[in-house]
Amino acid sequence: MIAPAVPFPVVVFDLDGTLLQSVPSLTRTLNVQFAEDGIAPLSEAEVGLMVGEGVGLLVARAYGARGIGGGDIHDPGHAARLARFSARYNADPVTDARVYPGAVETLRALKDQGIRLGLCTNKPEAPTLVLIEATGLAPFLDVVVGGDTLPRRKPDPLPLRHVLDHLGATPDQALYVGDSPTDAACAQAAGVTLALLSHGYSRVPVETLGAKRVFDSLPALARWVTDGAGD
Ligand SMILES: O=C(O)COP(=O)(O)O
Ligand SMILES: [Mg+2]
Repeated sequence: MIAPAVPFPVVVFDLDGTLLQSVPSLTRTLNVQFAEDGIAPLSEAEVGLMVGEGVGLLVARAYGARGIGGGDIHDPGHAARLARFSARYNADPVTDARVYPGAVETLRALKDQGIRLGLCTNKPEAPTLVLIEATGLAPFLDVVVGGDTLPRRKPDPLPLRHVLDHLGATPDQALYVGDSPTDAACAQAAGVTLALLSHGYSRVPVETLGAKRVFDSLPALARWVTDGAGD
């Protein structure tokens, strides 16, 4: 059932940079592999600019920043580098990963209004499921789609449309909450209203991405939605 009295009966969240501070764990995992390869480590600031379009591009860009593989997922050595990264990250995505302040309370506040919640991330499904359990987000999420759940990922509208279909919602009934140009393009292609968090990992200023609203914290977003999502 769709709750009729709230402006957005369905709210769908991105994960990395929106609900979850994942760059510390991604950076640590990359740098362990870089040390094995004799490559100088990357900073969290550098890795933050590489997140949001899936793990394949993250690994390609990370090596590309050190002159290996040209940032290209079609480079002959890429598949092996990605497999090593995924094996290590998927074995422990949780250490050093933290939710942003108020994340659990935000999901609870929206649920308490009868709003149904979804997750639409480009992070692969396996570590996503581990992370949402470990951080206490899982009980609030009615549907979860990862970057490898479906044949196409964001910015393609398919994963967001899949979430809405699963919840029985039309695009105009939903709000998508993200942090990056990938999220903005996905929401626009799906015809879904967009809100952005400025605390995440966008390569461009979030104010330029066409969101209905930009928030600096999850509690601010929650207040806006539960107060009626006015202008
Ligand atoms: O790029 C990723 O792997 C994850 O990014 P997202 O959760 O922001 O979609
Ligand atoms: Mg993100």
